[in-house]
Amino acid sequence: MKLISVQTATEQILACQFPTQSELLSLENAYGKILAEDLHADRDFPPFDRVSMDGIAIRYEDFKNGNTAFAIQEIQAAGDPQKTLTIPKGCLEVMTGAVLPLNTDTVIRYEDLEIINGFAEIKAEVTAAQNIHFKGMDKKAGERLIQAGKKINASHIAVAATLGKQSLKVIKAPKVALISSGDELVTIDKEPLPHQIRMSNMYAIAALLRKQGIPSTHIHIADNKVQTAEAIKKALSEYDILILSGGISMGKKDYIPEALEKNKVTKLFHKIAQKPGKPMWFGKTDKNLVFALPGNPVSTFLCTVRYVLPWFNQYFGQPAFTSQTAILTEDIRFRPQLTYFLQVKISYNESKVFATPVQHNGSGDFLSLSDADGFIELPESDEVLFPKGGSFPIHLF
Ligand SMILES: Nc1nc2c(c(=O)[nH]1)N[C@H]1C(S)=C(S)[C@@H](COP(=O)(O)OP(=O)(O)OC[C@H]3O[C@@H](n4cnc5c(N)ncnc54)[C@H](O)[C@@H]3O)O[C@H]1N2
Ligand code: MOO
Ligand SMILES: [Mg+2]
Repeated sequence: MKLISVQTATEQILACQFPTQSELLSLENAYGKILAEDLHADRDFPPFDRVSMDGIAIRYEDFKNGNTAFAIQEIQAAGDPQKTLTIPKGCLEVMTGAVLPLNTDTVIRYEDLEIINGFAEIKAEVTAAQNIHFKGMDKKAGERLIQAGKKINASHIAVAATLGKQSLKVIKAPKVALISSGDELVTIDKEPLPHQIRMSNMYAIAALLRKQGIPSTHIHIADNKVQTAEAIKKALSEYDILILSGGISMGKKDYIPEALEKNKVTKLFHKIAQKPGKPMWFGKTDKNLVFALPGNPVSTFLCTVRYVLPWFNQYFGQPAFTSQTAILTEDIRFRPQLTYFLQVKISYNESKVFATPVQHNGSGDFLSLSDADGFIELPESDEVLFPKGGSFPIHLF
């Protein structure tokens, strides 16, 4: 059977559009999500002429006319309603964050004056209108402050807070089921028997998804044909996206592809010209997408990074891939006609990114993955040698 290329597999996955939904989340929970509404200024920013230094506020005209000692009328503190300067050649002591008093137009810092017997004596040069953050100077009421589609970071949270938004409309993640299969797998709270291992793939996928703010639920299926078909039927009805790991190759108990097709999941492809992860299966129904990833832990991991996360990026309105590349630090020889996902460690030198291959024992050796920062993508070609110094796309974990 002809394997499809990494490029074609990517195109087929990204062509599967999914209607986006939104939800309201409290401000605290909106961090890291994608904003689904524009945020507008509810008032001018700043909302009043704001004193920006602790000191005194005067009428500049008085200073220009030669007055250097200003009688202190009272204090205008931050949080006080606006006061009015009434005494001639007088001033108010003003604090950072206070409203500029009426009849004043210039603020002089305490460092530039001396207070003697109720008079502020000015000791420095003064420029008209200094040390005032004028009303509406940053943004006018009604102006758009943040556009829908932004990934909400800490500074966006601060803006939302100042607008009085206690909740934000964000793009809602689809419901995701992570489905493991295999009678050799035990839960991580168990002591495995000699022929068993603890399940780890779902933890890896869940963590990769969590980085994008996507929650997921774990379901385990035993290696049983009937139970596999039933569990998949249930998952298809309860979840939008199914991410399966294992049971898709040629083993006598690899029941997943058959169970998917029995449940009317249309296969878009099975097997990609890549290493690792060759047996990957992908399909859809009217309302589901199904990523069935090869069970070998490195394959599951790299296929999640290379195919599943880009689909979610696109769903959230973000670029599917970054355009990052890295420079190989060693010659790599590789059998042609397959794209090779090579685990690497990253280093930086003079603003260049270098990728050094991480030694490993194939796609069952996921312990070596913890030494890697990502993988580079050596394209399918007739070449056997990828020489040191070549630049390749990199996918960081
Ligand atoms: N005759 C052939 N055999 C295999 C081929 C092939 O082309 N012809 N492909 C190999 C490749 S490549 C891969 S990758 C695997 C894919 O196998 P499956 O998707 O069927 O996965 P399983 O058989 O269920 O498991 C494979 C391996 O991974 C371990 N595993 C599975 N799930 C988990 C989990 N949740 N946590 C930790 N480890 C897991 C499982 O124990 C197996 O060791 O097939 C090759 N064989
Ligand atoms: O795809 Mo398999 O991952 O080469 O072991
Ligand atoms: Mg198998």
